[in-house]
Amino acid sequence: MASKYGSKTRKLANSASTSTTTSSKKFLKTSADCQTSPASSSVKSKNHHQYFYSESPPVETEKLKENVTVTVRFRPLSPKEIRQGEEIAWYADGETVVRSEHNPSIAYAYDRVFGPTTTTRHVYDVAAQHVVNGAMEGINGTIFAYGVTSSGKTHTMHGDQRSPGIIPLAVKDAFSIIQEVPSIPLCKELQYYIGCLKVVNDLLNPAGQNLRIREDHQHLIDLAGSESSKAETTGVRRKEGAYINKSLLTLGTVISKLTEGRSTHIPYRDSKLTRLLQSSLSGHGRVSLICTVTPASSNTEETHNTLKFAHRAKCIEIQAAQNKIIDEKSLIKKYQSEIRLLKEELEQLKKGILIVPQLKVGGEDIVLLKQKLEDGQVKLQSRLEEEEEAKAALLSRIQRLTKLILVSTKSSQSSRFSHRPGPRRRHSFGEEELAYLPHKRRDLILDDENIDLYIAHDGTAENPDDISKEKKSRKNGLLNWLKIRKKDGSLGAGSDKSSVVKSNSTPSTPQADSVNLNAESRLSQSLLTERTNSAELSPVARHDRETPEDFSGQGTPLTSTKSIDQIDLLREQKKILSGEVALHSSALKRLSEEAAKNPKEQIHMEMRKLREEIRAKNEQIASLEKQIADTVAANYDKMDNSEMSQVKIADNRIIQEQLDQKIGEVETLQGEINSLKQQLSEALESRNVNQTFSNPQQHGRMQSISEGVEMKKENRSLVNTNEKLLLRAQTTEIEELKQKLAELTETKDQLEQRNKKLAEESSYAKGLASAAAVELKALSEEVFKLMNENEKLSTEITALKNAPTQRRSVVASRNGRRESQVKRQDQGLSTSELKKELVVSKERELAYESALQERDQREAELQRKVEESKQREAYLENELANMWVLVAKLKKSQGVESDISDSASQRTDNW
Ligand SMILES: Nc1ncnc2c1ncn2[C@@H]1O[C@H](COP(=O)(O)OP(=O)(O)OP(=O)(O)O)[C@@H](O)[C@H]1O
Repeated sequence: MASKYGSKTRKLANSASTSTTTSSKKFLKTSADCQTSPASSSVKSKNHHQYFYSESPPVETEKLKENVTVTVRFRPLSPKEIRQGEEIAWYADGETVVRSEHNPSIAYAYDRVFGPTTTTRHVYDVAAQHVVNGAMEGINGTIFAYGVTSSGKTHTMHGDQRSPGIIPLAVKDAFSIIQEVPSIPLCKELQYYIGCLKVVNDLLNPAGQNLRIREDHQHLIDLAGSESSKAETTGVRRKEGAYINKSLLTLGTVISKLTEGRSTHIPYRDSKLTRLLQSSLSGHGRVSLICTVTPASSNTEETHNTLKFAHRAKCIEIQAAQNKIIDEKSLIKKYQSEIRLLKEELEQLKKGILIVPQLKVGGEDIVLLKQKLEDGQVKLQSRLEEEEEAKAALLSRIQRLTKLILVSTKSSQSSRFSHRPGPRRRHSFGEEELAYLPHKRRDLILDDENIDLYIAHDGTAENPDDISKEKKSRKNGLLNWLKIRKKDGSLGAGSDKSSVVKSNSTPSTPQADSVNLNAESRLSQSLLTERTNSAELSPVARHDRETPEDFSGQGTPLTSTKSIDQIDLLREQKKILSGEVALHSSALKRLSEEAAKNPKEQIHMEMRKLREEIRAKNEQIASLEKQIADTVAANYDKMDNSEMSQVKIADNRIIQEQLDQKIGEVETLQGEINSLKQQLSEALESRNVNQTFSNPQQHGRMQSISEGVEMKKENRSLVNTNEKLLLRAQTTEIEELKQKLAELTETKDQLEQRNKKLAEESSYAKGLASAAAVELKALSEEVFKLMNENEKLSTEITALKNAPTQRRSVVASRNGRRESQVKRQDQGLSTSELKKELVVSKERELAYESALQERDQREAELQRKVEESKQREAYLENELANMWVLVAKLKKSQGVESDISDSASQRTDNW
């Protein structure tokens, strides 16, 4: 069957020490031939067979390496092929070469070529036994058969009772080795899979259908058969063939890349087959490839492809290594000792002394020790520096943020503090705003604030009392500052009046601390409020209204500093908003995945809400961008050249960053779009999409996809991140749809098959029922005849039974006559005449008795026949009843009641 691949693998491990192969000798030299052309290899093989069977011992380094064992097995021409006049196109030329009949210059050499008369046992001995033996020594092994359909894969791997295949032979061998050496602790596992239509099934476990392939070094396996694309293959078979050929194409690519030796990327993941074979082809186990071929001329091309494939595979180098058993206990021990060692090392590092265990303190050892110590110190030092750098970076960022906020709010503060004599104070982050920072860093920042932020406006430091008072008010942090600002600038939303009052009257009250928001969200909320306020008034207008003192002086350094800070602040706000958009987008993606699985209205509502929020935030981002641009434009003429260049440099840096980020995103998106396109076209090809989408559930999904697409369009120009996430969600949807389609197709096929089977059973049952009816009729006729005969016989028997009475009466009358005769004798008849008469009558009597016995026997025989007929009749009736039960079942399952009742009535009529 075209759909079938055969496959087989085993995974065995033991705890023996590492060693390598025994069978590599004969392949070592062959691998040198790998890069030669087929024709040249043929010449070599023909003239120098020893080339392939070099007896010279391999050099030590080569001992570790071996090649995939590649053998070719010919099957004989089948009787049908002979009848069709097929000719031999390829033949085994000796033990290692396959040659073309039509073009003798084309030939390929392999480790071994088996002719059509070779037994599977022999194939096993040459091509498989070393893999099995290796497995018993702990070396992973894979044996796989490869060939076009009907080339003999199943015959080779499975075989039958008369000629068992490689699988039963391998299992038998493995178990006999285990029995012989029961003390060896072996972990054994045999896996046997079949790959069909991209689906991998476990042939040793009926429950293991449609297996998913997981990455695992202990690897899975598949076997493959290349499929012919001849015109007669249609429908599912053609598709199946296409899958197989795609897999084989990938396998071919993988193999040629492996043998090239230059490629860094091997495309194992391009097909299931290669993913399954990955660990075998690239791993450290033995691999034996048995290519099955047919000599028939009708398959010349396919056979040629198989031969080329096998020839390439011969060049793959593998490096077999033994596995070690690690049971749970030894694993725990191993980890425990590792942990102990690590702890010790840590202790030593803490002490600053690295003592190398088991090191005798000699001259050289002391140098080594010193060296290690120095290395350790350098490492520690560099780690410390890294830490310091990270701390400094964080600190400067926080300071900058603080500065930005402070400078940008000077206008409001100035109006608030203008009536107040004495030094002005900057606001800073409060404890709560810093709660999300690591403890130590928070301390550092606060200390820093103590030094930097409490500076009098005129440059003198504040007195300690003022500082302690101010510390209290600092607890309120940014949140209170914003509340105050709302009131002062009359810019806050009316809905927050209560907090405005609270904040204004008691800026450092505990109520403000008890606001149940986490510091981070408060921070962003504060900044957002600021952004909203900024959005309501242009920076220029705000500048006019809020900064009469500091910002009115055109061209003063403070003015330009404020402008730069203002822009930076806007950018920080934009960043925060972008982060939130990203968060929302990821939540949206999660929800859309959930909706795909479980399309609830609530989820859709949440999704809509999220989309709304994202849209709003994107609008805010756009407005911020506009503000930034406006601010920059409005302040350009206020700045001197150096300040302008500062701004430009900063702008350029940010633009460059954004550009880089966008390029990366665009590249990722491009890749995803390409893969999506491919998946979509595959899905459309393989299934009628309309049919599937008519399903309400799937329609819902498609709706969610289209909604997703809508949103993506809206946001694309603003945030590319959204697009990426939506594309991912869409990919997931499409994947799921494809899976669903595949399932539906499978179910449909199964149902069709079941229907067909039921129809066949139904017609068979009908046939059986009518045959039984005919037989029953014949039997009843026979029974009727027998009963008639029986009756006749009974009459005869009765008649016969009555006969002795007559005889006796006859005898009696004769006796009477005899008595009268005796009397007459007495009167003159002779004695001899009387004797004669007596003998004759005795003879007659005997004849009658024997006739009587015969009749008795015949009667008994007839009675036995009647019994038998009755039994047969009962049996047939029983059979008929079963038949009716079966017909009734079929009728129920198929709804062919009318047919069956018609035929039943016909039968009844016949009877
Ligand atoms: N070496 C052989 N000797 C005798 N008969 C063989 C040999 N190899 C294969 N055959 C016969 O050829 C036919 C096809 O073989 P088989 O079913 O093993 O092919 P296959 O490659 O497994 O095909 P498919 O891929 O369709 O499953 C079977 O009837 C099998 O008995």
